[in-house]
Amino acid sequence: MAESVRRLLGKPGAVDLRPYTKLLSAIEDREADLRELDDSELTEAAIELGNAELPYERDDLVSLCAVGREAARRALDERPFDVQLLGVMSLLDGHVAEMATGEGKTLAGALAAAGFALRGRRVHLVSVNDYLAKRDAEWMRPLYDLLGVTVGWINEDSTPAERREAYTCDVTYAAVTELGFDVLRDRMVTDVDDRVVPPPSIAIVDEADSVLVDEARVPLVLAGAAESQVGDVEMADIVRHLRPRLHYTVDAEGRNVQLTDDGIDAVEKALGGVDLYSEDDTSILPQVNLALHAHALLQRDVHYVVRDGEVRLINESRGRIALLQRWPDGLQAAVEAKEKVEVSETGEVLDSITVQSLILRYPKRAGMTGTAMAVAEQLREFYELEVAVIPSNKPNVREDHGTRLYATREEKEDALVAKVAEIHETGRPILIGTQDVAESELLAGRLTEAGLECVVLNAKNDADEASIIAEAGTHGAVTVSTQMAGRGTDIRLGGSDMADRDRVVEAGGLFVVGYGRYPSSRLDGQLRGRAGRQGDPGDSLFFVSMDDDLIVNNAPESTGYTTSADGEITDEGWLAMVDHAQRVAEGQLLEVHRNTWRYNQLIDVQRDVVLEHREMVLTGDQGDRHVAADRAERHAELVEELDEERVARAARLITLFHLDRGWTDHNAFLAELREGIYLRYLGRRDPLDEFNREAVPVFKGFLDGARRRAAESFDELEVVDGELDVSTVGVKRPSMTWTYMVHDQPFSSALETFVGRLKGSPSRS
Ligand SMILES: Nc1ncnc2c1ncn2[C@@H]1O[C@H](COP(=O)(O)OP(=O)(O)OP(=O)(O)O)[C@@H](O)[C@H]1O
Repeated sequence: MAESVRRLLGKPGAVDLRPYTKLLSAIEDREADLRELDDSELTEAAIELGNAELPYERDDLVSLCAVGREAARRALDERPFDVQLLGVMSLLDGHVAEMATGEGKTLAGALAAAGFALRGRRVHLVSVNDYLAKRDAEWMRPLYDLLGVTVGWINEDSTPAERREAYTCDVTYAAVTELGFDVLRDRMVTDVDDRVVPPPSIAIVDEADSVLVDEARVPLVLAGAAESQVGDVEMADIVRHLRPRLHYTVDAEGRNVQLTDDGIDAVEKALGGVDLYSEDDTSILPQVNLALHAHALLQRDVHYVVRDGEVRLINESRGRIALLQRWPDGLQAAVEAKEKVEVSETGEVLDSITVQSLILRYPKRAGMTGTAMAVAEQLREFYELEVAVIPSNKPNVREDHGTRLYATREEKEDALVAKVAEIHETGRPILIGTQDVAESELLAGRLTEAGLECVVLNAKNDADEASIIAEAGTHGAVTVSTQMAGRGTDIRLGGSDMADRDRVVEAGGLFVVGYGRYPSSRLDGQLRGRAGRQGDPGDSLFFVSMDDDLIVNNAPESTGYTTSADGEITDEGWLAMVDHAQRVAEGQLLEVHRNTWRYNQLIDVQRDVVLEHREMVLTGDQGDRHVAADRAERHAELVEELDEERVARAARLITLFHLDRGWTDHNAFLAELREGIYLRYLGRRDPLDEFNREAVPVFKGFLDGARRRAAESFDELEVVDGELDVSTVGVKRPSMTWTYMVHDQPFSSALETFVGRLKGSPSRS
């Protein structure tokens, strides 16, 4: 079998591509005829495809791909490759299309979106950030126009009117955060016309593994003005003076911190002789723990950076600043106090939604990414999505070398610097991937000492990202980056204008070096994928040392190896141990995902009950009917005095208020319950069972309670100047709301956190 045919058949374990590949020649046969059509006839041909239901029958699918290909050729001057059409067909069938870097996912996604839209479905193209949402929508607009499909986009600063308009388009591009925040805000409206998001239909998720797996557990939060939480500056000062080991100990994995007896004494003394374990005041101990956690476990330039007087989290999976993200439960305030910056407002959580729940709202989902197979299991388990591995347009000729393992970090660094110097001699551009900001800076220092000029790209200088990446493929360039360079960055050989391309290709293309393997093989793959774009030459090589975090945390018993003179370990068994450590780390992340999902499922069930009820109140007369039944006399009096419409409106506002208020309180209760559940862990019971056991009965009375409180408020309602003023009975919407993402469980799985907290609580023996 010819290699090209074999490549088109697909990978075992993934979606069978044969039904799609069979259509490719029929699609090509249509090309000549379609070229004869003028633009309006082409648009007509596209619109005619809308005269049937989804899914596309074989002939219609051929027509769609052929018309789409011709439209792209005319509108964008890019004729979609066969492999891109395989991507389109997989997306239309609701799969995750795995397409390598630079293979043209943007175009494939747009053609699939148009395919859905022509059949009357509203499509949300879920982008990773605002920049890409706008860029991709505008880039693809001429294509959509020619296909008779409308397109819009949403950014963080879009007004409600702009959002509403963008959502009325057939295809809407928006970052996952914006979609989520709009859904959250819509849940709080008191007037149906204030809603902006239409009912969900189709989601096509870009960078699907990152959004659906890495960020799935990150809840988006809508908060409302309430009292602000004071970050404890005094507590931060006290823990700042504690000495590691003497006053507190941190476990080997850097996940838990524990005060020693000396530490307990020091803190109690510094606080003026309080008893941390006093039954009378139980608020001090949690504050000490938070401050200590912020002090000892969260490091500047690893977990966060301080910029413009603000603490900004670094997104673990992307290595860039995580806009809008915060730590939960006062930890954010504790870090702000530690860094002596202004403590931001915490407010009251009105509601939240995880990325996973958000995406699962869509009856049909699809996605595209460069690395999906490695998370195929999770995509199936959590989203019922299968992966379609789309072959690359041109064969990948990048050489991925075996990992080089060293005994110590110094030896690893020496070897890495020597290798970089050797490659640099040949003029090949080099990209070095590091794990965090601090590491990138340290390594850049070492390279400079060795006389190797380099440019650093990390969360601190992300504003220069585009220009740094644009030149990373220049002859002789050395670029040190965090995971930021791992995705969506197109490194062109020969620099941004590709002027020097031939010389760089001849030298061997981009050489990618990993300063340590990442906690997941996908992240390794993304870094590697920066080289070998569209059939370019390139190499990748990772360096690992036995004292890398990945090894220390996940293969702790690693001793007894032998090394060569420069500290290298070449034994196959030890090299296999590196892969094993990575698999352990991946397994832990999966556990975190599963745990968070299990907790959220119960909360989602309860939320759905509230939302269903809320919908009836908002759009119907449920609220009015209930108060009319519960307070018949007062209701009749008010209708007599005013009119039915005004009374019904007041009843609606009051009922919505009590439903929302109740849900906010219930949320707080659930958060506290989840926090406190670790105590039950002591009793060797399953924390999730315990959580359910307590959360379910409390919720039982939820709707009745809200109804009762609404009736009570209605009873006290007064007529002021001939109007019903609901504020007289305390009905107030939050004076302001804001949104953010919670950096949930920054260190470990839910279970580990419980145990961690347990261990982390100072205890006297
Ligand atoms: N059929 C085509 N013909 C010619 N050029 C194309 C075609 N499809 C895409 N391209 C070009 O390939 C480049 C990469 O496209 P795109 O950014 O969509 O890739 P990607 O798959 O999203 O890559 P990444 O994984 O880096 O995000 C773009 O410059 C685009 O214009």
